[in-house]
Amino acid sequence: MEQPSINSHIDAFSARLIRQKFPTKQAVITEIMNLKAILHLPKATEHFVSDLHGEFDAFDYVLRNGSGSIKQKIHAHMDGFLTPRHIEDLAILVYYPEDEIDHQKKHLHGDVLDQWYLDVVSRLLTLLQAAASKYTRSKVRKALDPNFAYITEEFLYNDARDFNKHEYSSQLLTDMLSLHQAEPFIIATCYSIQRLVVDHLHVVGDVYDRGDQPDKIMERLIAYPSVDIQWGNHDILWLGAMAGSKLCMLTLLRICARYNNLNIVEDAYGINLRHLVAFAEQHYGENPSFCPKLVPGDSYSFTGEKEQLTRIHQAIAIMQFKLEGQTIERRPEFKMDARNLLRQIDYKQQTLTIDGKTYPLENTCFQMIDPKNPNKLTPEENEIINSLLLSFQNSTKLKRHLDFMLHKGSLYKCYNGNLLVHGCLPVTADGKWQKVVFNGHTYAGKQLLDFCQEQIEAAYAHPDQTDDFATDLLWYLWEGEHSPLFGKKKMTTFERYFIKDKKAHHEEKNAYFDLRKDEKFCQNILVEFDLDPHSGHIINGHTPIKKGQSGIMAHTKMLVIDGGYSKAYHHTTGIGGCTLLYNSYGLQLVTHHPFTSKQEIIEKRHDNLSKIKTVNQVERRKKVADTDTGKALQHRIEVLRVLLNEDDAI
Ligand SMILES: O=P(O)(O)OC[C@H]1O[C@](O)(COP(=O)(O)O)[C@@H](O)[C@@H]1O
Ligand SMILES: [Mn+2]
Repeated sequence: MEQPSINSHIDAFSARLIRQKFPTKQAVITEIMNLKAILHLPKATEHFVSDLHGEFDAFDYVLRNGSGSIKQKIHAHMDGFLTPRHIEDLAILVYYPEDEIDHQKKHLHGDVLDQWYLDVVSRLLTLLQAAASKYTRSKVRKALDPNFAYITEEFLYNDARDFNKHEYSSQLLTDMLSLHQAEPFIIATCYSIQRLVVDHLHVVGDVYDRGDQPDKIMERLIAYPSVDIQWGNHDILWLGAMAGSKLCMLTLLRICARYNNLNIVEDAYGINLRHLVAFAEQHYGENPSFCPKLVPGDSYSFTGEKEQLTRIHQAIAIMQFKLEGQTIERRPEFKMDARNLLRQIDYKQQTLTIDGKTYPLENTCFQMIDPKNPNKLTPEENEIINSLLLSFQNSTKLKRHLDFMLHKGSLYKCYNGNLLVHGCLPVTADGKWQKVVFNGHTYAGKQLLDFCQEQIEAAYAHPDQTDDFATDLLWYLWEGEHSPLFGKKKMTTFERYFIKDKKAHHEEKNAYFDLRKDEKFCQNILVEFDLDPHSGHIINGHTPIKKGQSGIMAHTKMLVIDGGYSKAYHHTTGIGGCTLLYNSYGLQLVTHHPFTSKQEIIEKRHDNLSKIKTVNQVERRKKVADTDTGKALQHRIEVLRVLLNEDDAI
């Protein structure tokens, strides 16, 4: 039978590259054997987190404990050999090795300390072996600290009880102590365990806003070996600012002022706010509606900061509302005329008419608004906004963070049969895809998301264009009625500042959020994204899960994992959020207790972990062959086979 040419599978360039990598027939055969064997390894663990909202310490803790995966591994391999107290101790050591060593050194000395080092080295090696057993040696090596890779491999792949190796292994351990290598070895091994227990991280949106350390989260993500991000509405604000949207920039600044977080902008990203501060001091005064929201544990850093923030908060909010009006007028296709609020105010009566209903306004601060032309910025406001945008776009650190966010991120992701999306798929009340018309074209369902994705990339590629359609669309994604990231009819920011009547604050959710409890509805979505409706799941963030509620919906088709990390929302959720694990046995939803502090965990000797609930258990343990990586490997094997056959034909 005639063999297909290699060119029917791959282009000539790729064929040349493969030939260079595997120049001999034996090399090709070895690679085929290697890849085929990998297909039979168990599926690696995926970890899903969402709505981190700047809470670095809580997020860092969830990464370190792998949402309970480390503890599960310890139980699986050491139950019966360690007492519950020693299991707890070992877990805390793996999470926070440096701090736990310091803690132990306060109590243990001399020979007792040396014995502790030896005990934990042996336990950690058992754990490392268990974590590494799912992977090839070459992958394990990449997860080891290069300083200790050789010696770790000696321990991992030799049996110390082997008569011939016994003295060899004990000499290694003796030297580890005498050469003061026990501590760095323990620390390195703990991080290798963390890295091997979870293979890939999905961040289902909203890294930014409300909490005060999003920059540290971004650094952590950049350093993480394997990660993807599905943008949340808050991330879009930051991407939007870098892409040139003044309105996105003002909105995120307003949120920073509201949560006493302007230090992120000033200190973490080096953006100068002096002109804005001076302007706010000059034109705005005290106003109870604009006092910053402090979360428990937060405090002001100088006397008068509260008053200063209250003024800045108003100055930004008013500029934001003016630019919203301008954008709405520039973009009739957004169909947001009803949100052009500054034009709907009766400035004499101090009332606002929305959807035919008139409300009295309180705590107003409209002194910089010209009632005849309310959306017009004053020259000074204009100047402030332009120079702020320049500083945003010129912040090297912010650019590095947002470039990473853009390149590792997307509006949605199909991964191993599941659909990951932060917010929703906008639908009509009867569950049909919501049709949205932009530039004369109608988009709905997956096409709407694909269109928005293209526009985000286009806007980011042209940061100098500040009021083109693509850049304006980034703001629409923040609060437009048919934005897949927002999923509500309107955002009532203005009403919450100035109208007392709570009914005016209501934000009606898209029908999606009720319909997603229905299995058939979820299956339709999976089909829309070319995923298997029977085995696939949809994973959402965005809507906090309250205590007593379940994030598992539609007979497990829908999994909602809003991290709920945000301290500002703990009083409503009562929990520290949910995360998800997907290992070779199936999916597990993890509910976390609110994170307190590293110190408390170490002092109280309790990791304060979280309830793990099995979502589904697969009938047959999943292998690499069942994953997207497996499919890619299978394709590589086919290509190599063709190469081999061509060689035979020569
Ligand atoms: O509680 P805050 O900070 O005022 O924010 C409320 C606003 O945030 C939103 O909930 C959007 O943010 P989330 O994506 O975090 O839910 C809006 O719907 C709402 O208007
Ligand atoms: Mn969100």
